[in-house]
Amino acid sequence: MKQSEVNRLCREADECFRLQGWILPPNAQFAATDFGLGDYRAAGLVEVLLANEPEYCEKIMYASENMSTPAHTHGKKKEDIICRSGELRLTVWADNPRLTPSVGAVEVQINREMRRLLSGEAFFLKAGERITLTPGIWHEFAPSAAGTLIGEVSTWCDEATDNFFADPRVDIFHAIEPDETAEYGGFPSEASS
Ligand SMILES: O=C[C@@H](O)[C@@H](O)[C@H](O)CO
Repeated sequence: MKQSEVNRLCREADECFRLQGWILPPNAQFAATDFGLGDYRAAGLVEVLLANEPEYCEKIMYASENMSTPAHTHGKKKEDIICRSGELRLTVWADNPRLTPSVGAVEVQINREMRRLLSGEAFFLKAGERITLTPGIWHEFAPSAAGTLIGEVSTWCDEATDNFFADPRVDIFHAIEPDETAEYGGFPSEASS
């Protein structure tokens, strides 16, 4: 990902936070990634880590319409993914979608009610809605509307060892190509509290 793309995407995120009335703490640290796949409009994310303690973590994230966070799971992290504004398209799978066909169903809580979702079938969260993902549930998401902010409330987040992506090419810590002055940065190797 080029530094110019990091700067552009983080400025876009900052504008969305402003328009949606999401007030950030002083010195908020923006982190952008294209997941190392080279096309941030297809797969990309801006993350602002708000807290990361042994017991809990909170983030607010931005992606533009149809910009996806590719299919992945966590070994330890339990997380709520929350549509804070706009609309979010999600897909969940019981197993790695790259290795197994999308069969069967996944039991998840949506808005604190247990639901049975078909593996591989997209569904939508509207503003204010959330899904609770337990370790081992594979998931992918992307905004399906402009102005979408994505919240995350979870247990401790360790980006370096607890993200398992279906696509083995994914690298959220890819080096940023310095093509202009850095206004923002990439993903921290380990989210620190
Ligand atoms: O589901 C998405 C989350 O786990 C993110 O916090 C993670 O950083 C994706 O790379």
